[in-house]
Amino acid sequence: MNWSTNAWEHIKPIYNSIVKMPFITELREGTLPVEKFQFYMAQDSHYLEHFGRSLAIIASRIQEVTDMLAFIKFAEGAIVVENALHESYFKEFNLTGKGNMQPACHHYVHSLKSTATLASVEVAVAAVLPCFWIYREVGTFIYENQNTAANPYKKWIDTYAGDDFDVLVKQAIEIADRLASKCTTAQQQAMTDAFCTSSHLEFQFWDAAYTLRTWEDSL
Ligand SMILES: Cc1ncc(CN)c(N)n1
Repeated sequence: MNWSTNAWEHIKPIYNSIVKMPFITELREGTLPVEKFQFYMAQDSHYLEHFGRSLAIIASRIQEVTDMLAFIKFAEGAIVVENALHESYFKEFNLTGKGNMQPACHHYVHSLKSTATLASVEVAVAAVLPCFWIYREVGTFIYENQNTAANPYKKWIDTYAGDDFDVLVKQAIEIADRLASKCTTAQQQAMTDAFCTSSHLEFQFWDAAYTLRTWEDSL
């Protein structure tokens, strides 16, 4: 079994919980309250900037030049393509600014940036993989289980269920598997641990948007 198949088996319970989250169910049905989507979009704008930075750090550290180019392209995709989606939603939902970064986003981006900087490069690649893979799976799950044609969140769904995103996801998985194939069992386990941590943080990110969780809530 290759590394990614095994890693996905590890996070299956997290993924199964994600697709049952109220945020995802209501996104699929088009009934998600706008204020929850606005919170998500604003936090995700912060997230994408730092996700892009993490990808650029990995690009500078990865050995193969072709992989470096792939990570540069991933970083550009996060900032240019995904953020454009956000900007169109910002206009549509009259969002004026992103506001402060809130706890779930803060936790996730700092986890990604410290892993990208301080962990081995294969662990760093594993840490960013859920950001690709879980989004493709969730996007595809929603796309295939839609019950309305007039969903205000259609652009989001189409982006992550689309062919362009799928190409990037396949490329990221292929790189992770190739790096893993040259690793010891202990190094592969460290990759799986990083993959699981980021998967948990994906869950937390959606949960925080649904509950509108801010720093002030814990005062
Ligand atoms: C939190 C999060 N994770 C992943 C993605 C998809 N790159 C995203 N837009 N936001």
